[in-house]
Amino acid sequence: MLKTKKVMLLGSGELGKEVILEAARLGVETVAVDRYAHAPAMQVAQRSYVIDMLDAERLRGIIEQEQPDLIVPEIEALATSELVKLEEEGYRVIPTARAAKLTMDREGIRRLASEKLGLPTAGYKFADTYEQFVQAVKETGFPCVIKPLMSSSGKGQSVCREEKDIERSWNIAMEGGRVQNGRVIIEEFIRFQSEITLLTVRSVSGTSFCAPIGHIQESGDYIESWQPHDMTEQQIGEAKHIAKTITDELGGYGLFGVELFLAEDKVYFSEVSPRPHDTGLVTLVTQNLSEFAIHVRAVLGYPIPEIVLMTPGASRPLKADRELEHYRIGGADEALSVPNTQLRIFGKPVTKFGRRMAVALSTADTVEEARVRAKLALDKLAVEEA
Ligand SMILES: Nc1ncnc2c1ncn2[C@@H]1O[C@H](COP(=O)(O)OP(=O)(O)OP(=O)(O)O)[C@@H](O)[C@H]1O
Ligand SMILES: NCC(=O)N[C@@H]1O[C@H](COP(=O)([O-])[O-])[C@@H](O)[C@H]1O
Ligand SMILES: [Mg+2]
Repeated sequence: MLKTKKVMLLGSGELGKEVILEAARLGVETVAVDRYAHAPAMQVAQRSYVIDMLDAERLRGIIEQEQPDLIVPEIEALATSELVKLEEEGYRVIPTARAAKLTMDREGIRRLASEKLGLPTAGYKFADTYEQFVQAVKETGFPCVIKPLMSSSGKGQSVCREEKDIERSWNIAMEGGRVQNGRVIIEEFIRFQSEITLLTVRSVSGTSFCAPIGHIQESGDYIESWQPHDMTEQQIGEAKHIAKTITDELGGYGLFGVELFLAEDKVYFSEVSPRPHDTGLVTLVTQNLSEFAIHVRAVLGYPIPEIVLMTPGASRPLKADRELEHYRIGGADEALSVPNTQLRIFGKPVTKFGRRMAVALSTADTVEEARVRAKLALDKLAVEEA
């Protein structure tokens, strides 16, 4: 029988599904965990568990039962204080339990980046009550961006453009946060020219970077990404400096998605995921090693001598426009007739409004052409009632 490492993935969405597939390719034993049954990564893992991952006792329970060699967070909403304790007891958390804890809430990572490391960020304030919130919005000025402290993919996020939006923004944040503790961040609105994800990896081979990924977001969630993104030497230098500084501080082995805003005068740090990034799905078709393969290699302690961008590429996620218990993804045959195009259909058990269900991935000789192809493919796809 093969003696191998056991990886436990905490969060089992579309990103985790690719992580599990890469781990399986290297003969690793895989266990997937999430808050709901039949999650994408569970469909390809060897075993799975459905638990409330914010419940410290339940989380510890399955970790002690399974004794994984590596605990790999896939979402931010976890009982991260318990992960810190488990790490002290000898478990390995990727990249580190502190990184998982700091990036779980926007306050931890923002204060670290801005106040400790001196990285350029949008101005920000925090509020716990509606009164504090109104005051903070007025001090920040319009427009400003409101987000719950713990949320992702734009959930609970809104742009507050004028006085009459204030109450609406507060209500959106209260409904969209993963934990209802009421605290929100109020951010200065940055008028950036473009935004990128700089995938950064820390491994036994040191720190390396993927080619920058440009993306467009709508309501805080990504609707298109492409690689490479055109940047000046100066911007690349600033971006790498920010990415190296924040990932060195977080430490450990693994891939990080460093989100940056490119404005006329400078590059701003926005946030960082200590794990593969949704906009990085494009690397499934562009690089010699996808962001998922890189993450798995790094966390297993294997070398990553070279990351090569093989071709320009683009990605377009398919989002559901309504809630369905029984659905199918229509149009795959037509989408796949677009040249150099692939699909990933995630297999989520049900749809919800705005939920990402699949992604179209295209390559071409130029980024422009790849973006056209991915759009063509996406336009053929539809979430249909089954
Ligand atoms: N201060 C800001 N100024 C201008 N735009 C912003 C600002 N903050 C966020 N945005 C826009 O909203 C998007 C989502 O914000 P952010 O990354 O903080 O949310 P998120 O919910 O953590 O998303 P994800 O989990 O997908 O990374 C950003 O990529 C950017 O397009
Ligand atoms: N921006 C973070 C991100 O893209 N995370 C990805 O979305 C899943 C949750 O999707 P769901 O809300 O549809 O269950 C997560 O499990 C992860 O794969
Ligand atoms: Mg983000």
